[in-house]
Amino acid sequence: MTTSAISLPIVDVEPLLCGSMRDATGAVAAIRSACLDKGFFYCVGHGISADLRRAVFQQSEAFFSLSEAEKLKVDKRQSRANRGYEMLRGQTLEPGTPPDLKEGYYIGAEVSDDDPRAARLINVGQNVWPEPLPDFRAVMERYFSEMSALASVLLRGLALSLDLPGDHFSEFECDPLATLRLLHYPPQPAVTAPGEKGCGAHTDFGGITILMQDEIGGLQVWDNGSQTWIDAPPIPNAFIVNLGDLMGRWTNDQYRSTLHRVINGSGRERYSVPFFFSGNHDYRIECLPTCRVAGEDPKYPSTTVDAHIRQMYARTYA
Ligand SMILES: O=C(O)CCC(=O)C(=O)O
Ligand SMILES: [Fe+2]
Repeated sequence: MTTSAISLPIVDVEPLLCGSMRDATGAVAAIRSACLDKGFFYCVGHGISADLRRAVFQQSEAFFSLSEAEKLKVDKRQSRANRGYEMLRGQTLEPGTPPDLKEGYYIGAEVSDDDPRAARLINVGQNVWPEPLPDFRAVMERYFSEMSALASVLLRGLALSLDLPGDHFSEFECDPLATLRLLHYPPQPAVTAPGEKGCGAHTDFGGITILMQDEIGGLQVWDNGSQTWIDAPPIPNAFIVNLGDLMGRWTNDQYRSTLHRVINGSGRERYSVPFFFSGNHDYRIECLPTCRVAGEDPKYPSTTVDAHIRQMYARTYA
């Protein structure tokens, strides 16, 4: 059973933007309340232009409309850094179910494949770009850079919401692992394999995710209270922000990375663009001092960003 009224909070982050004259107390409190609940909220007041958002969708649709042969020229299996095209059913996010009914495209920070970091760290290296689309690279690079800046704004809000200094995550943000992922979901077939979904139920792996979805809908978020899936329908001009597993580890699960999934039952094509901000590869993730009451043990052993992300990739690309 699902409910379709908008049941995730809407947070105006404009007071947290650099140069804003508004008091951020309300925004920080709203972030805290959303994160104590499902760790999912709509984000408005983000300052990312509608033109840029539209251009990203246009380029994404143009890419996925290319022939299979053309898309396979930038097959991510040829990349050492997991960049480029991922075929339909290339990932299984929900164990025990059929592979996801989505195809994707991965973009990250540009680092030479000869850089020593590329050999040592997961998903570090060169991007690949589709030759037939002359504007694709510039649009994606611009969007990647604006998403990185927005992630930084959100991390400041998150730090303040945890009674930490606003710059608490600055070392985490340094030379970060961040992934822009273009997704295309064909309509779910009328007769479908049992358990087949656009995107199987999962929590995100990193720190925070900033999701742009088109007008089709299909994203659902697990509500532990009612033990049901609730719809997270698109709201014009709003991103969906959700917390990844690292936030749960940092906060001893006070802040949640909540299960979500996509079922495209619309009969139409669906496009979405998540941006995953996972932070510095070598950053050590352990329970924050402000998130543990006296005598309480950390629920998770200490790990690094790189080790955690590696483990999650191994699990979903088995
Ligand atoms: O397409 C969506 O709306 C969500 C995608 C997602 O959850 C993911 O890629 O982790
Ligand atoms: Fe996700």
